Amino acid sequence: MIEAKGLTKVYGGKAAVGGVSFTVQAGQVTGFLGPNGAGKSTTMRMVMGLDRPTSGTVTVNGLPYAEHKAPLHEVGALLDAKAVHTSRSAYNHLLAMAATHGIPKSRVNEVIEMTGLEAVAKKKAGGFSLGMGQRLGIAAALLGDPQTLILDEPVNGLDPEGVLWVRNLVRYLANQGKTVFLSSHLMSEMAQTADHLIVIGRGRIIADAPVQQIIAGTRQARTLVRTSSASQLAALLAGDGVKVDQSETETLEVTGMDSRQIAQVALENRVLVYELTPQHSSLEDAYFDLTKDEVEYHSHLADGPAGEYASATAGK
Ligand SMILES: Nc1ncnc2c1ncn2[C@@H]1O[C@H](COP(=O)(O)OP(=O)(O)OP(=O)(O)O)[C@@H](O)[C@H]1O
Repeated sequence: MIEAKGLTKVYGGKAAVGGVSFTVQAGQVTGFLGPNGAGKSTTMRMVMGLDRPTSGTVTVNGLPYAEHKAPLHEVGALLDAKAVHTSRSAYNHLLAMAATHGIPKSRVNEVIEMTGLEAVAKKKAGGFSLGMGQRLGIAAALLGDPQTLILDEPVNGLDPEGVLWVRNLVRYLANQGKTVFLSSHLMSEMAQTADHLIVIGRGRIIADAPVQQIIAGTRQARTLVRTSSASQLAALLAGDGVKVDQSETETLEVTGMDSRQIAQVALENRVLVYELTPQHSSLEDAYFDLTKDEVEYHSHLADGPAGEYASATAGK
């Protein structure tokens, strides 16, 4: 479990992380989502004791990172895949790490197998592709069989098979009761991988809830209605809290009323409806809604959600 209380990091008078409090629970995958510069990496670095908080506290499994006697067994992290690039072979890199932490050689072979690095384990890690580097970084994070795993953008640079592998791995670890905290700018990926989301914007937590709740809660449910009497039905439905848009001659988009209520009004007024389709908002929609005021680097090239998305994820 990771617990942050009032965690703050100020750089040059500006709060990169501004007093965030959250708990990352064991036994589930928690996604950490936010636009560029939102404070994800800074938060993760503070969890790992690599950045000292300006104020506030953060503990992993009950203690600050630095106070753990065997930290590799408590928490493993992939913070910067490039940091593991080395002139040593992947195998020797992991072996050296294991030796300095009292971890048996057999565990090195285990993590190499878990991360699919068998074929390249004896090659120099410095020559690895980004994807292979990510796998090696994850292997290093898993070395101490830690209770808590922190992965900063773990699918960055991975091919689709690699993305699926990360998804299955974190699911497997969470099912074993481990705490898994991973950041990603890929909202669609998070929707499929995470159980719970913490969304951060400009150093502040803007959502902390199960994925499904975030998707359901941010946008009001919309229903697509096809009817032979669109104008008549629109007039009947419109009212307090109900918005009706007529996109085509026989098509309405209704917000603020669910399908059953719409069907009821149509029935009572003998209006023929031949399609009623609830429109589910995606995590991406939810993310645009949540972060639209929190994006630090706005693009002025495009308006609307697509433009915000482009600026929110630029440079990833
Ligand atoms: N060492 C540093 N010195 C000064 N400012 C920093 C430093 N590290 C981060 N920042 C600033 O803190 C803010 C948060 O950065 P951080 O890297 O934590 O965000 P992030 O959410 O991980 O973004 P990204 O996805 O772009 O990596 C940014 O405004 C960044 O410029």
